[in-house]
Amino acid sequence: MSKTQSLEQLRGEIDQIDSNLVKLLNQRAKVASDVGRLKAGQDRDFHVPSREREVHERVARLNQGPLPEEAFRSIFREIMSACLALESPVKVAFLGPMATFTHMAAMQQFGLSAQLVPQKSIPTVFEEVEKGRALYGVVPVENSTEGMVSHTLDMFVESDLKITAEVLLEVSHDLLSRTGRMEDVRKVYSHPQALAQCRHWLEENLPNVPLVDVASTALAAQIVSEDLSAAAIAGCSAAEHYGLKVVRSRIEDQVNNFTRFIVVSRKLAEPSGNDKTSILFSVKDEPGILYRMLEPFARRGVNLSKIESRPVKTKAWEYIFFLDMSGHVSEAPVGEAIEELRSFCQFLKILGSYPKAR
Ligand SMILES: O=C(O)C(=O)C[C@]1(C(=O)O)C=C[C@@H](O)C=C1
Repeated sequence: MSKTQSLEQLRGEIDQIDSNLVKLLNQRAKVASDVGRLKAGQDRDFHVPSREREVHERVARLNQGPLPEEAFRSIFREIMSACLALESPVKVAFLGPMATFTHMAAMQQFGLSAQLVPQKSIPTVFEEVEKGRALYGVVPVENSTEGMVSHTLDMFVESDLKITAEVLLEVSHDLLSRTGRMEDVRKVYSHPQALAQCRHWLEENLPNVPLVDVASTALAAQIVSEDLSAAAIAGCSAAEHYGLKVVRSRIEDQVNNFTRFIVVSRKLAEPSGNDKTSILFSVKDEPGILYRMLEPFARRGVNLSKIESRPVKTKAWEYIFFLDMSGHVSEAPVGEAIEELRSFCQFLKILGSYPKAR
């Protein structure tokens, strides 16, 4: 930049670049529409995650800064989401209502041009995908401070849907209200987990204010949008959605609070080169079985990242296990270890192989 350039001149330069970007983006959109017509004629999937990955990787290689890779990732996620919407919008069911953390995870995964449809419960998210009314479903599966979401794990016992992606989201809570003033807060609404995660902050800053449990952080925001003397604990997107102001931001007691969401669909995802596989199984109740079920993985050097057990609902003291491991089921060590485990299981189901979250 030379010293003589004025603000007007620099803005003029930005305008010129933006004009080119608009032209180029519309050129890209036209080509994507052609791709869409071609695919319709050949009965192919419109949404192709492996191609999107290729585009992101190529862009990252081309990028020489100063913009960071993450900035290009979000920009190209939106570009491809908008291009795909011209071909055929992707319909995604998620655990609602609008502005929940699951909604944020769905937006992060599919971009703002996807058709995101809120559902009342985890089973209805699964049902929408099973019946083909949505291509994907997004549900929470695990929180770094509260543990597993057992409703989601239990769904896989009956459902044949596959996990095709995982999304990690940092969960941060804000205190929101109509007026944005601390002194107006006479009552605080939120989901019990969010209230628990902000307990110390609430004791210190709003000691005698009643706390009210509701079904979701987004519902709390909705209630508060009609009550001047109440506040909600919710994510920042709820403020925007329900027209609320931030009284205080990031009021959670523990920083680094992450929630893991999964994306389910009717198809297995293709290998991406850095995948994870999840399985579900039950074994006979006999001595040494816990050792034997893990041994095929250890022998082949397959890295197990998680093991969870859940009681079998119909039989007291019997358990099913959920296992996460590194690698794709189509890779020999993973596939072979799973088949060896299958030989002494009562049942075993592959829940999916999917790219590890970034
Ligand atoms: O290459 C394709 O198959 C496209 O449909 C184009 C495009 C893109 O915008 O680059 C859009 C959606 C797909 O999920 C992948 C890529």
